[in-house]
Amino acid sequence: MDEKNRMEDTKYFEELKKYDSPTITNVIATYPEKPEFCLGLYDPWEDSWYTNEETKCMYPELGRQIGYAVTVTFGLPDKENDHITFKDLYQALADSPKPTILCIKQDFPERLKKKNGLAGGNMMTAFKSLGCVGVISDGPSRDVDEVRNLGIQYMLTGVTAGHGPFAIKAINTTVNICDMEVNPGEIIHMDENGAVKFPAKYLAEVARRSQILNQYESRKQQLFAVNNDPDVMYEIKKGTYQEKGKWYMDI
Ligand SMILES: O=C([O-])CC(=O)C(=O)O
Ligand SMILES: [Mg+2]
Repeated sequence: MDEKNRMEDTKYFEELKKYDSPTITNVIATYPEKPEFCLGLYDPWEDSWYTNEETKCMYPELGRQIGYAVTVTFGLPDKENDHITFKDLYQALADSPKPTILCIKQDFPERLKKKNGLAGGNMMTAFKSLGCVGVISDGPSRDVDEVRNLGIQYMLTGVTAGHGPFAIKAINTTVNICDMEVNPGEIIHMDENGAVKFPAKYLAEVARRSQILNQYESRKQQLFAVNNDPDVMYEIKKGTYQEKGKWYMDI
């Protein structure tokens, strides 16, 4: 990606941080019957494009983060076959457009995965130095107190204090993180509601449509806040509410 495109993307990242991840999901796929704002990129129920309830945002106060996905898979060591090192992971982060969101797949037997405090203050400091603004994983990690001060987001299924030996199994392959299937280079937007992904080529459209939807929902909530007649409320919900002949909900 050339410098000009990267600058453009960064502009959209700042814009998309104005909106929460439910707004982004609404624009990506949740309302296919609303083409005014919804791109309809996925089947909202059946495709794997946002995280389920299993992964939780550790630092809601940090707000929204957005970046390019880099993926890594960890598993149990197998000395004969393991050849990928942390240097390869650092290099992948260094080579990716920035900022990055590192998606960590934990490919362990379930019993061990539940007690795998995989990443911590050392790893997260190194990742941050390489341009990473968030880590999302389908398992636990640790050092949440240390990492809090770094200003880098952690999305995890939980927290555990220890771990046993592990090894890197793959870098930049497609991974499934709590029902969000991520390809390297895709955009990930995340906050305390969860994470959602989409292909980078849609950045401008997602930003444009998020603004439309945000205005639409703000207006809808203003009207709901001052109306309590069920008939009127139903008109507001449908987007057919009229005031002085003007269709406020029509976008
Ligand atoms: O043992 C590890 O490498 C995980 C950890 O605590 C850290 O990164 O600080
Ligand atoms: Mg540590």
